[in-house]
Amino acid sequence: MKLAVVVLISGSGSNLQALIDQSLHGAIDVEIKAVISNKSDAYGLERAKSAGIPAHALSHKDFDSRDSFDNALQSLIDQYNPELVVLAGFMRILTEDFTRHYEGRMLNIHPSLLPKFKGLDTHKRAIEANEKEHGVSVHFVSAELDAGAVILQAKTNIEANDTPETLANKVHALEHKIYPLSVHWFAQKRLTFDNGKAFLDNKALPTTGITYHTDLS
Ligand SMILES: Nc1nc2c(c(=O)[nH]1)N[C@@H](CN(C=O)c1ccc(C(=O)N[C@@H](CCC(=O)O)C(=O)O)cc1)CN2
Ligand SMILES: NCC(=O)N[C@@H]1O[C@H](COP(=O)([O-])[O-])[C@@H](O)[C@H]1O
Repeated sequence: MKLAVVVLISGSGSNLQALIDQSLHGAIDVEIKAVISNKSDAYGLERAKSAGIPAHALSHKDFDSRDSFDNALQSLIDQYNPELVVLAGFMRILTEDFTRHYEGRMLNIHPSLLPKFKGLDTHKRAIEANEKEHGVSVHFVSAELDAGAVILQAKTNIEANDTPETLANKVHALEHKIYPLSVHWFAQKRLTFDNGKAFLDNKALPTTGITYHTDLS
């Protein structure tokens, strides 16, 4: 039985495309039931339509509060009755009530080696901080921003000639590997959540998750 997933986006949707491709090829046991974007011009909506997946634009600008937007978003998501909600470049901070509703069944991918560089503009900040390495983290979503239990991380070196754009490209390549893997582990019931902690095969994960290497199954 494939895991029913709803994916939230705000932009290009390359992570969404990685999930679509790997689910269509049977590499991950998921069925993407719907894609929802808070930006009506998100290219990821076109990716969903091309894959025959219901695509919805729900603009936060049409609501007078974060709570009212989140309530509408939750109602739309729950029409599809997902087992997992996947944030894939979704650029809105979610309310505590919303994150509690999906606690333990909502993932996010963040372009930094958490707990470093929470928030926005992570590639630029890592370069400006003269970091030698950077990367990406997949984590369960909690009310506190970018502070949920980390599942998987992948790293890349920052070279002297790297720009935020070149670094983003390197990180994207890592994202497209570790996000589908994380979702697949959840679909297999290998990845679980309990009382704020992440577990793989019933073993608690370290606070920075597992470092991704190609030999991970
Ligand atoms: N309660 C939570 N909400 C969200 C989380 C989370 O962990 N807890 N993860 C984020 C994703 N994210 C980083 O990975 C992130 C997204 C958006 C922002 C942000 O500052 N958004 C601004 C608007 C920015 C914009 O529109 O460009 C805002 O919401 O006011 C920070 C981090 C998803 N939500
Ligand atoms: N704070 C959240 C955040 O910055 N997420 C980042 O947005 C990009 C979305 O790319 P995509 O639309 O091509 O998947 C990804 O790099 C993801 O890590």
